[in-house]
Amino acid sequence: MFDKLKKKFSEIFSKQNDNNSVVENDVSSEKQVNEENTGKEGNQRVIKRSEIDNQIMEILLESDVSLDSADLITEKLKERMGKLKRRVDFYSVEDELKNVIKEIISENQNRFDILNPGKKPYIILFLGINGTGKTTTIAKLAYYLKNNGKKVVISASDTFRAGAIEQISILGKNIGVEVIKHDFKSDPASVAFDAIEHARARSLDYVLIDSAGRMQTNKNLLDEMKKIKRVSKPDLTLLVLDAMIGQDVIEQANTFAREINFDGIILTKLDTDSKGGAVISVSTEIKKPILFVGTGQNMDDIMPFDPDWYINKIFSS
Ligand SMILES: Nc1nc2c(ncn2[C@@H]2O[C@H](COP(=O)(O)OP(=O)(O)OP(=O)(O)O)[C@@H](O)[C@H]2O)c(=O)[nH]1
Repeated sequence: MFDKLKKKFSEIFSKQNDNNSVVENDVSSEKQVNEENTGKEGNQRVIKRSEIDNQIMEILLESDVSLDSADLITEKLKERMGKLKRRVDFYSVEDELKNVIKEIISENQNRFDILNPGKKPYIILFLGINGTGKTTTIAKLAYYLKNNGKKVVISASDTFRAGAIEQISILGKNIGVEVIKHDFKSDPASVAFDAIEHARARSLDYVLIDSAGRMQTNKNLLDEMKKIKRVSKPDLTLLVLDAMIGQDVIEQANTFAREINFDGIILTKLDTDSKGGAVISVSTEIKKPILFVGTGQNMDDIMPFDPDWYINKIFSS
């Protein structure tokens, strides 16, 4: 997970830290510290700050961080570094970079606790184009809620794709969560309505509503989603995005946002995301909280998104 980003950051920081190099603002070229009579022992290498900035920018762009996000990171880093001494070690640059990335990925996170939403049944609608892992994610989240002592029902409202009802039914059976379903091609909003009634009658805690999401440009399906939303009046609408598609998640999310409002994001398949930048691009460009991340194909491969966890994954020290 995020191996490439981690490796590249480590190439800048670990190596230089081992070499005992220092970073200096406003030097025009590399030179020896002892030439400047700093009193330090040995031949420390002095490296220009701008050189490091360029390397960081390059790494971010190669790692699927969008240009705007990469600009934001380097600008904020400049600001922070400007407040430090003129000459600092690499650990300081690494620390400031960690702080900057943490700050920007935390900016849209909120303190919402999905386990204590304050309403029953709490209705969550899931959106996302096919293949992002939406159906699997719904089952994973149902499993997560169930393991936390919550009573859950799933609405099989993807009635468009042949096999979707069966897929969610099998997953529901495997995790011991009931799935409310109608026939293939039936009205998805009416399935959601029934699932909500079912939850109310049994005093269940959550209704998780699947939806058909073939293409974000398919008008019929968008109208269908809007209808599910109108009828089910969800307390939370989550867009499921696949981290593997890198920066394209931004366009996908923006296209959805233009049609249908959503409150937060679940980013799936982080385990297959070697580049690692999707988290940063999503956080800075979509401006919605990332509530959960998917980290594998098993039912327990889901976790609430934690910025510190991400920072620890992309930096080796
Ligand atoms: N590696 C990995 N695979 C995942 C993750 N989440 C989902 N998948 C896989 O992604 C594939 C697609 O998942 P689905 O849940 O069928 O996707 P969907 O978005 O519901 O797609 P449709 O049902 O076709 O609309 C499946 O093989 C899942 O096992 C994840 O976090 N990591």
